[in-house]
Parts: sequence; C-alpha cells; structure tokens
Amino acid sequence: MTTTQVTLVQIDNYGPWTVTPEPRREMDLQTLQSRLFADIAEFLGHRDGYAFFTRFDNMIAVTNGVDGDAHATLQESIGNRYPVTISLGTAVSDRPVDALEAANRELQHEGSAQDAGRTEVLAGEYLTETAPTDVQIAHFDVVNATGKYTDRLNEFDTFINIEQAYASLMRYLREAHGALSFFVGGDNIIAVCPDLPESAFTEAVDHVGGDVDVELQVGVGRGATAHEAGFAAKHALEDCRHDGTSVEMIGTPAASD
Ligand SMILES: Nc1nc2c(ncn2[C@@H]2O[C@H](COP(=O)(O)OP(=O)(O)OP(=O)(O)O)[C@@H](O)[C@H]2O)c(=O)[nH]1
Repeated sequence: MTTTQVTLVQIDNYGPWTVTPEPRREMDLQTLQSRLFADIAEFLGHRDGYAFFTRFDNMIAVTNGVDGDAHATLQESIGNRYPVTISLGTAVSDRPVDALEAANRELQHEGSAQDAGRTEVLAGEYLTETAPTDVQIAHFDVVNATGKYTDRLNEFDTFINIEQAYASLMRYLREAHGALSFFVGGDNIIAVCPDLPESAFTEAVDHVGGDVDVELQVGVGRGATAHEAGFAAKHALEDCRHDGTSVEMIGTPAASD
C-alpha cells in the first residue's frame, strides 16, 4: 500500500496579473515562471520532495515528509520575493490522483484561481510520519532516444515523438491506475504511482509502443519520500540499460522481502 502526500501549488490570480495594466512581455513571464519553479523545486528538493512544473501557473508536488510549517515557510518566502503569491493545498491518499483531487478541492472551496480576494490559502492535511515504502515512483525513458531521434531528426520532430509518448503514457497511467506522470526533460517521464506490480509497468510500456510506436524502458522504486523512491527508480533504470530489460523494480515490498 502506498501513501502519497500531494501538494498543489497555484499562483494566485495570475491570469489578471499577466495583463495588468497591460499585457506583460512574454519572456518576462517565462522568466518569472521558471524561477518560481526552480525555487519551489529547490525548497522541496532539500526536504526530499519532488516538484513538477506541469502548467507553471499550477504545479504539482509530492511532499511526503514535508510538514505544514515548511509549507507555510515556502509560501511566506515566495510572497516576500516575488510579485505574485501562491496558494498551497495538500492531501494524502493511497492513489496519487485522489490525493491531488483532495488537495485541489482545498483551494477550490476557498474560491476561484482568479479571485483577487482568495490569496495565500494554506490548507489540507499532512502526514505526521513517513514509512519506508509509502511512495512508488516510476522513471521512464525512451530507449536509445539519441540514436533514433536526437542524432537523426530535427529537434522539433524529435520533440513531437517524445511528447506523443508522454501524452500516451500520462493518459494511460491516469486512467488505468490513478498515477500522475510528468515530463521532466530530455526523454524522461516520472510517474508517481499507487501500489502497482511489475505487470502494470510492462502493460504501460506495451501500450505506448502500440499506440505511438515509441519504445520505453522504466525503473521503479519505493521509498519513504519522493527522493528515496525516485532515486531507487533511477538505479532500476540503470539496470534496464545494463541488462536490456524494459522493466526493473527496486525497493518494492516484494523485491525486498
Ligand atoms: N530529467 C532527467 N533527464 C534525464 C535523465 N537522464 C537522462 N536525461 C535526459 O535524457 C536525454 C537522453 O539521455 P539518455 O536517456 O541517457 O539517452 P538515450 O539515447 O535514450 O539512451 P538510453 O536511455 O540508454 O537508451 C538526456 O539528454 C537528458 O536530457 C534523468 O535522470 N533525469
């Protein structure tokens, strides 16, 4: 059984801000968004959480081991240093999508994302302790992306292939298992999963191969935090590369029995 703590990060009333008093320069918005993501990733990363940029105005984080006080500190620090503020909704569930739904509702209950009066919401529940196998993370990558795409196609056509694989995988894992998958750059996708057996990952790899003809491999890890699970997943992915297998799992309850 997994227990995933998910935090939704939402920039408050950001849409109106981007056009007030008139539309702001696009590269200034891109700079703000990427710096805000970098700050949040650094803050949570130092506490063994993972942050994903998703749409940048809304970001999703796995925050097992990060308590309410730390969330308050993050929110205060962003408010002090940026021209925008953030709201944070946090919830816990065995299925990541259910934790996200509940975290999202914490903010939606307080008002709209574009309500000038709804700012700096800090709501939800936090785990009081962590357990060694609470989080399951799958780190996918495209087999030989360099040889098949990067060294042969122009960058945009490579990007189309990688994004097609991402779109296929994210939808499949969301619908079949309530997992949340995020493109993290290059040819890499990180999926935050409920308790899934090896066969589920084989089926996911097969689905993407059949759907968009892109070959994936995946390392799966378990841990008390996103970092621990994700780090185990990276080592498992190295085993795939070494052994030529498409799925490897490390630190799962079955594997460590
Ligand atoms: N976010 C992230 N990106 C990575 C990681 N490892 C590699 N990448 C990215 O993926 C790109 C391709 O690297 P690889 O996946 O090692 O290359 P490959 O040609 O697919 O080779 P194999 O994975 O061994 O089949 C790199 O240029 C990086 O951008 C990782 O651990 N995390």
